Amino acid sequence: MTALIEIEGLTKRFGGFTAVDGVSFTVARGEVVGFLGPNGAGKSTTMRMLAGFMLPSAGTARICGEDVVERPVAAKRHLGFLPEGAPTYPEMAVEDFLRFCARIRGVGRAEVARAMALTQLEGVRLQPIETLSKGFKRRVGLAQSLLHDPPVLVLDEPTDGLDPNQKHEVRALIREMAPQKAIIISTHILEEVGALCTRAIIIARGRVLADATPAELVADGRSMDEVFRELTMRDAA
Ligand SMILES: Nc1ncnc2c1ncn2[C@@H]1O[C@H](COP(=O)(O)OP(=O)(O)OP(=O)(O)O)[C@@H](O)[C@H]1O
Repeated sequence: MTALIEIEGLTKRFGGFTAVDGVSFTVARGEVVGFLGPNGAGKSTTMRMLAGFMLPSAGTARICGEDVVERPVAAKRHLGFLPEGAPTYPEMAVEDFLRFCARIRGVGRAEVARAMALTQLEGVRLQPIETLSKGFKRRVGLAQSLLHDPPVLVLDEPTDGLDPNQKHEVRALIREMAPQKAIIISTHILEEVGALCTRAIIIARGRVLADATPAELVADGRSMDEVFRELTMRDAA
């Protein structure tokens, strides 16, 4: 199986503080990797480096074989990234914003319509982003990440702020896309891992503490919640 995401020794230091400390893993097509960890564990920082939004202090990351630092444009062509928070340009209407992103991506109106349909945004397409609820804003970000139908998706808390129905829809969408793509999602919702992910990576203090299938993590009869607490609290002690 060829890995579409390859991370080796990825490290980020902010002054004397090491936020991400030698993280290594690969993700193949068909995998949905849940990236878990307590607040401040280094999930967003890892994802931002992988997406080429932040330079690593050490280590490498490749998307479809393209190094994100040495060949950023080529790497980004294969990547859809949903950052934390709401999309930029809050005063733009949903469809205008997506058309603007589509032009940058070199794709057309058909792709905008497809992304809006996938994320069920047609009903709010003329509404300024700043007037949308948190869940809808999240879906605009998700639509933006899907415009060019990339083989790699890096989604930072894709279901954050969504109501239970919307969470269900977004999980179904991720599941549907999964066979064709390599996907990483960060989440604080541990049930999401069992429901959606083929693998879970647990990190704390910037280090990988576990990398296994959800079934392997709970093989001894403990719940995902117990496994998470045991690993991350032992690390904090
Ligand atoms: N630009 C920055 N400058 C200094 N410190 C930073 C910067 N960005 C992140 N950090 C620190 O790095 C650590 C990891 O942050 P990060 O946002 O990656 O964690 P996270 O696992 O995504 O947390 P959360 O679950 O709260 O989103 C935190 O201690 C954070 O304060």
